[in-house]
Parts: sequence; C-alpha cells; structure tokens
Amino acid sequence: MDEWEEQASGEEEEEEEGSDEVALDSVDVMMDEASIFAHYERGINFDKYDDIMVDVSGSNPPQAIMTFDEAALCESLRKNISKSGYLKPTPVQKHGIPIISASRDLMACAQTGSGKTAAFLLPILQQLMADGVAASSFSEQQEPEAIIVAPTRELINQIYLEARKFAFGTCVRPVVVYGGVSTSHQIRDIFRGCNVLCGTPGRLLDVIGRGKVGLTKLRYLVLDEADRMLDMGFEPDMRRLVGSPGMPTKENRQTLMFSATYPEDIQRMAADFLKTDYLFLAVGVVGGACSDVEQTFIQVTKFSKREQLLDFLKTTGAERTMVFVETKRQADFIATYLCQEKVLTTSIHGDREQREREQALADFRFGKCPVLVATSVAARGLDIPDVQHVVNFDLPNNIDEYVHRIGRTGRCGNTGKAVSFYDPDTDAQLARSLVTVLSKAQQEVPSWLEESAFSSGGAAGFNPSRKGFASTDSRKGGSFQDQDPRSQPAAAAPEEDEWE
Ligand SMILES: Nc1ncnc2c1ncn2[C@@H]1O[C@H](COP(=O)(O)OP(=O)(O)OP(=O)(O)O)[C@@H](O)[C@H]1O
Repeated sequence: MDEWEEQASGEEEEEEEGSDEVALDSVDVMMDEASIFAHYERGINFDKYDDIMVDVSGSNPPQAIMTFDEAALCESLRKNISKSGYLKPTPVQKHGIPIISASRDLMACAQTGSGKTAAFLLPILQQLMADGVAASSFSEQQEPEAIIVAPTRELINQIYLEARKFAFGTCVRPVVVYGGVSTSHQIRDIFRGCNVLCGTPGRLLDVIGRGKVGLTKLRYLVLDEADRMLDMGFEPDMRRLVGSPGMPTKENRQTLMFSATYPEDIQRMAADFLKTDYLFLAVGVVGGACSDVEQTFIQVTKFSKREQLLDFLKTTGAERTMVFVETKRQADFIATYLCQEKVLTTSIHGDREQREREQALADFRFGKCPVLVATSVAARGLDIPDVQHVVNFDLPNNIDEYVHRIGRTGRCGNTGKAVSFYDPDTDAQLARSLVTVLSKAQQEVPSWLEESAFSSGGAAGFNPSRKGFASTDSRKGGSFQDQDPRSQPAAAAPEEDEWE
C-alpha cells in the first residue's frame, strides 16, 4: 500500500509498545525559548520574491499589506514574529494575511519555501487572540477553533511547532496529533486545552470519532499541501472530516488551502469544500518550481545510478543532501550502500518506526548524517535548514512530486541545487512536463531532454491530465500543459513505494 494512504487509514492501529516514549520525546518536550525561536537566515534572493507576479482572482479581494505593521497584529504576535527573524512579509503573506483576516475562503499557491505556513497561521492566531480565545482548563472534550491538516507526521509536527512559536506567551494553545505514536498520550494533551488542532487525517478522525474533540466551535479549516489532501489517497478522509458530526458547513467556517501545486482537476474538486466566492491567490506560476533551485539532469542507465550517486556525493562532501528514491526497499538499499562506502547516511520512509523516522530527521537536521535517503514521504513541506542539494536518484512519476522534492532546497531566498538522474527507459513520460517546468523557472533545458520530450516516446508517454499543473485559477479555464486524451489518470499509477 502507498505509504501516504497507510497513514491515512492505518493510524488508529498504531499503538505499538514503547510508543508512549516516542510521544514524550517528540511532542511533550519542554523546549526553551531560544530553541522555539531558532531559525535559519533569509537568503540572498529573499527580496527577489517581491518581483514575482501575483494574481488574485475572485471578487473583491482585499488590499495586500506591504509590512507586518499593516497587518495590525497584536503585540505578542508582533514580538514572536520579530523573534522568529521575520522582518517583512513574503508575497504569499502580503496577500494571504489580509484575505484570511477579511474572513474570505482561500486557495493559495506559492512556490516551495516561500512562507505559506505563516501566511495562514498568523491571521488565524491574530483573530483568535483579538477575540480573547483562551485554552480552557482540563476537559474531556475540547472544541478547537481551528483545525490544520497535512499529509505526513513530520510535516504536521513542523506546522504545530510553528503554531506554538507564534502563539508563544499567549493563551492560545496549539496541539498536534499524528499516527505512529500513542493516541492516549495525545488525547491527554488535547484535554489540557486545545484551540488549534494540527493533525494527520487518520489520527484526527480517530480523536474526533472517539468524541475527544468537538467541532461546534470550529471557525477555520486549513488544508496544507491541499492538492495532496484532496487527491485519491486522502480525499475520502477529507470528506469524512467535513462530514463529521458538528462540523460547521462550508458557509459557516472559513476554509483555507495552501500548496505549491494545484492540478486543475483537484482545483475543481476543492471547490466542493470552499464557499463559492473563494479567492484564488497565485504567486508566480501555479505548480512552478522554486526559481532559486538550479536544476540539472544527468542521463543514466539503471545500473550506473549507484556509482553516479557515490561520485556525486564525493564532490559534495559534508553538504546536506537529500536523495529521493522511489521505494522503501530502495531507500534501505541505497542508505546501506552509502554507509558501507563511508558516507554518513540515514533514511526515512513509511516502513520505519516513527521513532526511527524522527531520529533520522534529527540526525540529518543537526548534521550528524549529512545525507538523507528518502521516499516521497519527505517530499512535501519539510523545512530543514541548509539542505544544499536534492538528488532525484529515481525521478518521480508525476511533475508535482518533482516540484515538491526539489523544493526541499532553495528555501526562504536561499539558493539550492537539484540533480536528477534521468533514465530514458523509465522517465520519458515525464520529459515534457520537465521541459515545461525548467523553462518556466528560466532554467537551461538540456537539448537531449527536449528531444526526448518531443520524440514519439516522450510525447506518447506524456501523462499530464491527472497531475498536470494549471497555469492559473481553474475558474478562468485553460492549463498550459497539453491535454493528451490518451493519458491515464496518474493517480492510478503508484506514487510511491506501494507495491512492495
Ligand atoms: N517573512 C518571512 N521572513 C523570514 N523568514 C520567513 C518568512 N516567512 C517564512 N519564513 C521562513 O521561511 C521558511 C520556509 O517557510 P515555509 O516552510 O512556510 O514555506 P512553504 O511555502 O510552506 O514551503 P513548502 O511549499 O515546501 O511547504 C521557514 O523557515 C520560515 O520560517
């Protein structure tokens, strides 16, 4: 089974022995203020974000803000923003914050690493604080004002830590729930008060189903990585969530969606969850790659990849590098191979225990292992400082996945590099989408890739319809990717390591 889906449907069962300790390690750790506000620096291209074209569609969008001061945030939020090292808002924040503060539903698209998390957290927290919301005392059912959903455990934990950082020193209490760790521990944490509940879908539905979380006070529903949350793997869970007893109708809640990619069919379906007058915010090309990532391609054959990877890693030394592979088995295999070759490597994938996954991320984050071999479970959202290289050892089978993977580097105005191994025998179906992504990001397109894209092989296998990225708000019509009637929905194809 696809490891994302495994999380979607299998979280409830994951009360394995020892999981309490994991929960204590990861969730309840008492961090000091300095570590809560630890952050990495904006990169040299941070100011260039302001040159990116912004398009807001829908009726009567509010005026964008130019500074955090214009957002009229309360004192504690301003202090926390400044302690986080934020001097000025990024474009998605300049437009997103006033839209959310104006109580509008929003579908927002902005490139990876450009500050989408704060774009939804800040206006929500501001409104809750302005309304005097405070975590209630111990109660065996809590009624959060906001729910944030994301597809992976590590990502939702990261969002929770961001929420906790911005809410530091206030009465608003964020809580996180996700699979692979003790449910009872998380429920106890909810009982202590919960205003902003961050969760992966399976565990969220579990705590709601057990009656530990009531939905009648819910005002905000946020889908981060919204296109992923609404594709085949998670859509049923999202429909169950909005259909849960007590969940306010879409007219009576504010629904916010964020991602760097929005295939058109997903945009159309997303409209089921949003009020009809939702705003669509596009910062740059919808589905476009981060312009601060230099993308290169190396033609390989299946059997030369391992040596090529080793040669590449010899040139990068201790620079932090994420190596993406397609299957869990491949992740173990490549990580073991690299360790045998004395490259300090760890790995993350859906078959590893949650404790091991968190340890792997920590070892990578803090530099103990500069190389992280990962499946798609680490492709979206993770914000790890100083990732200098992303290697696509195996290219993914859809273009959005590629965009998210390479977006683990080149964040917050920093530059990064992505190297992809292109095997003409297996990757030709991606060639045309890659050419489009490269050109839209003003990157050099290798002539052999262009030839491959427009040769019969590249064109015949071209499969944009399900995972094609839209140029704009689908309500305007027209995606810039060709629509090939022969193509099969890519969602039917394996996205990750499901066949193992
Ligand atoms: N206004 C700002 N000033 C300085 N740093 C910022 C600002 N906004 C966000 N950041 C930092 O930029 C980094 C990337 O932000 P974030 O993780 O929200 O990106 P994202 O757009 O959600 O990316 P992805 O699409 O990969 O999920 C984070 O470390 C965040 O703290």
